[in-house]
This record gives sequence, structure tokens and C-alpha cells, in this order.
Amino acid sequence: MENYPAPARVIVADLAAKAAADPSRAIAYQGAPGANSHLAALGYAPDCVPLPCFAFEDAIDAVRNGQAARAIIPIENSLHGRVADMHFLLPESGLHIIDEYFLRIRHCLMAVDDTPVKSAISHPQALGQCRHYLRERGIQPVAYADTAGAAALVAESRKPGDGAVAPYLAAELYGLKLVAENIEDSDDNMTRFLVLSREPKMPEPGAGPVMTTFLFEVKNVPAALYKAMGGFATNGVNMTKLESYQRGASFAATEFFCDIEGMPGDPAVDRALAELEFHSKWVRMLGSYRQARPRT
Ligand SMILES: O=C(O)C(=O)Cc1ccccc1
Repeated sequence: MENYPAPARVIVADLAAKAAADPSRAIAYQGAPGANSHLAALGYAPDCVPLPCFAFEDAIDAVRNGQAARAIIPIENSLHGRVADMHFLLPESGLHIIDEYFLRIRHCLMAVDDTPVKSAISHPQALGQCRHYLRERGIQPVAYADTAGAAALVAESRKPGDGAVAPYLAAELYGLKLVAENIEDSDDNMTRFLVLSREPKMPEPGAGPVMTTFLFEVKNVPAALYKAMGGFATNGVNMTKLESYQRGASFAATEFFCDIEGMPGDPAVDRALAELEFHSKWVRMLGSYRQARPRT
């Protein structure tokens, strides 16, 4: 609680008390009340209690220790790429991906008064999504833990010329004046969120395909990745994401974050995963869930 700027603490305390009264309704997220992840929790489950957590690890711990039934974590954005390093957070978390959720991200510039804004404080992802708007006006981006936390900080410091880039709700919660709305550099500014749970869950019935997300590390031999991927091609399993990421001092891009259509138990998927495992040092399944937005 003490990590948050003072204007956010009373709201955080209220939400924490509501979550403690009924953890089954609580959805933990990283950030202060009014952050995009707060909006995502309410959009995904309107009757939930959004539980603000200062760091991603705190949101994951809240699910692990039973303070919240689920966590909702931003993973990638259509304008600015990867948001959270889930491949670092998830494997050791012991949690399962049970759903995905897409939120249209709308950024507002807000301040305590009408002084021209010289610095915009916000989450690096939000600053990156408004890069052209800020640059064209000579506004200096300043990184902070999250968007709404930045708004609470501006409301607390009341320094003339400081602004925050945050959702409209944050301006309301922390009593800031709106300088501009929808300052993101493109209209199709979407963030994909993953919903995490202690227990795996069968994908909900629905029109879209089932998705499965997993991590793997290929053996460091020629053509290992090519051969590891071959099983998906020969079995007709559609791969919608393959991202390499760096972990450890090897600096060899051999670890990957992958999304496919289908799930274990599908014969074609099982055959493809068997070939993947043969050419990999390890494979870590993170969860299966219904596709929430078609991959066009
Ligand atoms: O800081 C927030 O509002 C977050 O929830 C993180 C974030 C920031 C920008 C886009 C999506 C999520």
C-alpha cells in the first residue's frame, strides 16, 4: 500500500478490503486503481473486485496465496509490442492461463491545472503508444510503474507543468483536469491481456478456436528450431505466435514463447508436441483457452 502515491492509497485499501471479503470475486492486476489493467479486469468480469498490486509479481502472488481467484496481466500491445515479460513471470508462478482478453486502450493527458504540460509521466508502454503526440508538442516522457499511479503521483506532487498519460477514469479518481483525450498514435490501439488462475480450466464453449500457449527451449544444434516446428506444419496445426526471448548469459536465442490453435488431446496437436519435445531441451505448457479475438 505504501508504494502507491497518497491519493491512490485510500482506494487501494478499499479494494483490498472488498477482495478480502470475497477472494473468489477478486481479480489481481499490476498498477493503481484506474490503470488499464483495472479497466481490463472490469471489462473481463464486470462483477469482479479489481485488486491493485504494485508489481506483476505481487499480482501473481495474490493468486498463489488465495487473495484473488485470478490475475489479469497485459502481455502485448498492437502499437508498442510486448508489455510484460510473461515468459519470466509465468513459468515459476505455477499459474495457468485460462483466458485472454483484448482491451481498446485510450490514453488521456491530464494535469492539476492549465499550466502547459512539459513532462508526461506514465507506464513506458503508454508513453510509447503516444510517442508522436508527445514528440510533436515537445513533451518529455517520464517512465513510471503504471499509468494511474502516475496520475496519482501528479495529483500528489501538484508540480506545475507535470502531466500524466492515463485512462479517463484515473483523472476522475485523482481529481485531475483533462488536457487531451485519445492521444494514442493510432485508433487500433489494442492490448492483449492473459487471465491467470491457480487451476487449469477447460476452455469455455465458443465460436473461435481454442488456443494453447507454451514455452520451449530448442537444443543448440543446427536446424533444431526448424525440426521442432516441422511437426506443426506436417500435422496442420496453426501457429499464431512464435517469440524468441533472452534468458541467461548464453545470449543464444533458443527459448521461445508460442501460441497455437488447438489443445493437448487433439491428435494432431499431440503429434506436433511430441515432435517438438524430441527436438527441445524442455517444453512448459502454460494453458489452453478460447480465442477472444480472431487472428487475421
Ligand atoms: O499502466 C497501466 O495502465 C497498465 O495497466 C499497464 C498498461 C499500460 C499501457 C497499456 C496496457 C497496459
